[in-house]
Amino acid sequence: MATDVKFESLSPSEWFRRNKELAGFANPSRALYQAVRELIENALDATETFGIHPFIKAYIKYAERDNWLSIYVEDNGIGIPKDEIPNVFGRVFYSSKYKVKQHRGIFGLGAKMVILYAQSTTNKPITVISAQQGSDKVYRFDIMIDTLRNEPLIKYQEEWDNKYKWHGTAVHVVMEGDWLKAKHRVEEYIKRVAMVAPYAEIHVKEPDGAVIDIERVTLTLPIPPKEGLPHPKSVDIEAVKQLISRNGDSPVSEFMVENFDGVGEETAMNFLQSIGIDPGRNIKELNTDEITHLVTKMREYNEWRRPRADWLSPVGTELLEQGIRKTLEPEAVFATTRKPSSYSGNPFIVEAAVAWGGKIEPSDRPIIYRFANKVPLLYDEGNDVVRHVVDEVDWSLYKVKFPAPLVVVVHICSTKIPYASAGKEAIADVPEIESEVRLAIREVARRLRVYLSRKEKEKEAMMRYAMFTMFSREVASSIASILGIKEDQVLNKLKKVISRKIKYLEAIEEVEGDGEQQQQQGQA
Ligand SMILES: Nc1ncnc2c1ncn2[C@@H]1O[C@H](COP(=O)(O)OP(=O)(O)OP(=O)(O)O)[C@@H](O)[C@H]1O
Repeated sequence: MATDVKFESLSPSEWFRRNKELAGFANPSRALYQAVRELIENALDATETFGIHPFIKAYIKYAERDNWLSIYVEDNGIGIPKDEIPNVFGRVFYSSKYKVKQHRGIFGLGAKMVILYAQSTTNKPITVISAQQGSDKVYRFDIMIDTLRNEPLIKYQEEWDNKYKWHGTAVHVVMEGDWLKAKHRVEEYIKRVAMVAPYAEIHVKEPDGAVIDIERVTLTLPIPPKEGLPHPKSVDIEAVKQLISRNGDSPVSEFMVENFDGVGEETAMNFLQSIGIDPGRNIKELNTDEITHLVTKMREYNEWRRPRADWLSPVGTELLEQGIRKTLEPEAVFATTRKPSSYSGNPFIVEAAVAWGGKIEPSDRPIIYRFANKVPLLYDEGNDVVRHVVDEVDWSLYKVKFPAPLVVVVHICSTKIPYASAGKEAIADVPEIESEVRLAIREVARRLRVYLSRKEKEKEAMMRYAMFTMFSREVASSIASILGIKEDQVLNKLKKVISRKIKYLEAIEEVEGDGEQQQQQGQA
C-alpha cells in the first residue's frame, strides 16, 4: 500500500515567516538591527534617489514588555500612493524596485519581514503614515499580513488634511528585540551610513536616552541613478520570453535594439545573421527552439557594447573622502572611484579608500568597511569578496606594519549586487568584481605608501637634525676658541649648514625612493 503523504503549498509570506533567519531576522537582537536597517534603507531610497536631501528620524524605545521595542522611522521622501500602501507593506514580493536601476532595496521583502516579525512576536500591526509630494491628504494605515494568502490585512485606516504640506513616510512598529545586544550594531550601522551619505541628516534616539545626531556635511548629492535596460549578456530565456509577451510585435532586430542595452542596429543585424536568424522576422514567430538558440547566443556574443554605467550612482571620490574624514577622523585618507565594469551583463563600479592614523585604533589586520549600493554591510564579513581580497594583499609592500591604524573602505554599486543571501550582508565572489576590488585597493594603497614614506623621511630628517644640533654646541665652542670669535656666531652658521645638508640628503633620497617605488609598483 502506498504511503499516505500530504502535499501543500506555502505562500511567500508564510514561507518567510517560517524562515526568518534567511532574511536576517534570526533572533531578537539581529531582528532589531535588521528592522532598523530595512526602514532606514527605504527612507534613503525614497529621498536621495529622487534628489531629496535625506532627513531621517529614528526613535527606538522600550514598549509594554521588557523585551518589546517600539521603532519609529520617519523620512522626508517621495511618499507612497494611498492605494499602494497596503500592498507595499502587506504583500511579500511587492516592490517599486524590480527594475534595472541601482537601489538599496531589491527583493521587495524588507518592510514585510519587519511586519512578519512584529506580528509573530507581539501580535501588533505596523502603522504607516504617508503623503506624496503635493498631496492634500496624509494617509494612515495599520497593517498586518494574512500570511496564508500573502495579502495585507488593514486593521485601521484614517486620513487627514495635509496642512503643513508634509511629504514622506513614517513607520511605527512594536516587536520583540534585544536592545543591549543590538545597540553596538545599530550605532555602527548609522555611523557607516553617514560615511557614504555625508549629505544625509539622521537623528536617532535610543531606548537608554542616548542620541545620535548626524548632521550633513555637504549639500552635494550624488547624481541619482537612472533606470536602464537589461544587457543581452544578463538575461535568461524566461526573461526574454516575458519581454516578447509584453513588447514583442516587431522584427527581431528592432526588438533587440529597443529592449536591450548595448545593442545598436548594425550590431543587431550582424549578430542575428551570425546565428542564422532572419533579422526581419517578427519576434513573435520564433518557436521555442529558436528562442532558446537566440538567448544562448546572446549570452555568448562578445561584440555588444559594454553595459552602460552612467545609470549608476557611485558616491564619488570627494564625497567618500569627506564622509570618511567626518566619521573616522583619520590623519590621512585616499579614495578612488574606478571606471565602470560589468559582470554577466550587469554594470558595476567599485570605489575604495584607505584611511590611516588619527582616531583610528591600531589593529592586527585592516579594519574593513563594506558597502553595497551605499548600504553598510556589517555581518558575514568572512564570506564577502572584499575580505578575501584585503586578506590577500601583502601590506608590507605598502609600508604598513601591523598592528596599524588602517581602515579599508570598499563600495560596490550595481544594478544587481550579487548578494550571497536574502539578508543582503555579503557579496559573492564574482571574478570580475573581485578583480576590480583588487585594483581599487592597490591604487589607494600605493598612495598610502607614498604618504607613509614621506612621513618616514620627515621623521628621519628630524632625528638627524636633532642629533647634529646636539653636538653642534660643542663643535661651535671649540671652533670659536680656536678662531677667537663668538660661539653664537659659529653656532648659527653651523645650524644653517646642518639644515641645508639635511634638505640636500632628503632630495637625493626622494629621487632614489621614487625609483624604488616604481619597481615595487610593478610587483604590487
Ligand atoms: N519610506 C518609504 N518611502 C517610499 N516608499 C517606500 C518606503 N518604504 C517602502 N516603500 C515602498 O515599498 C516597497 C517595498 O519595500 P520593501 O522594503 O518591502 O522592499 P524593497 O525595498 O523594494 O526591497 P528589499 O527587500 O531588498 O529591501 C519599496 O519598493 C518602495 O516602493
